[in-house]
Amino acid sequence: MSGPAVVLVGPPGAGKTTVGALLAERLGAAFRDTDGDIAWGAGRTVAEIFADEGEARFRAREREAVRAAVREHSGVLALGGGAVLDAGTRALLAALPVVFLDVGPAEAVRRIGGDGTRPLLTGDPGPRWRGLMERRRPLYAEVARVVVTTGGRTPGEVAGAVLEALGQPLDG
Ligand SMILES: Nc1ncnc2c1ncn2[C@@H]1O[C@H](COP(=O)(O)OP(=O)(O)O)[C@@H](O)[C@H]1O
Ligand SMILES: O=C(O)C1=C[C@@H](OP(=O)(O)O)[C@@H](O)[C@H](O)C1
Ligand SMILES: [Mg+2]
Repeated sequence: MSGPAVVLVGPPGAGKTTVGALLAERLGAAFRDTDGDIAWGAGRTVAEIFADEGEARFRAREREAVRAAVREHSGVLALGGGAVLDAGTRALLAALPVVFLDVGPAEAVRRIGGDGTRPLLTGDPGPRWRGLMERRRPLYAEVARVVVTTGGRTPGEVAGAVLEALGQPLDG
């Protein structure tokens, strides 16, 4: 198997899960999301895994989930926002058609602000989101072939932009 047709990376609220499902529908391909795989495998939500086992164990589960999905899945794959923190995962992504879905802090927080499902963004999501993004932006840029901005675009428009952008080289 040659790996996923598209891999979506980016911060929480970029729309990886939402746009990934839409993209898969448009391509007539299957959709897989590593957060969904991890929750299914553990029989618990991502928030419960963070609470019960801590972030380090979640990251270990995530590392394995990415490896399994890259090995097994040929459709559209959405990763969790922190998957790129792992150097081995970044190396694995180097050979794949990875798209960085970008979003600004105000819009990301508007999208996910009231959503309690992301344990790293509970409390005051704005500063927390900006802190995550400051560390991760270079990592998203490192693994991605193309960057697609999502601000002011509907999920359907973003899916269209991803398909268009995949035909073009990453230039920044
Ligand atoms: N382009 C968009 N415009 C407006 N809202 C969006 C867009 N993409 C996603 N959303 C909404 O933002 C929230 C987070 O989307 P999600 O797909 O879970 O992001 P991610 O998986 O990147 O964290 C959801 O409520 C989703 O409906
Ligand atoms: O950014 C992160 O570290 C995380 C992002 C979440 O996925 P989304 O990016 O799909 O929200 C999920 O994996 C977990 O809450 C940790
Ligand atoms: Mg998601």
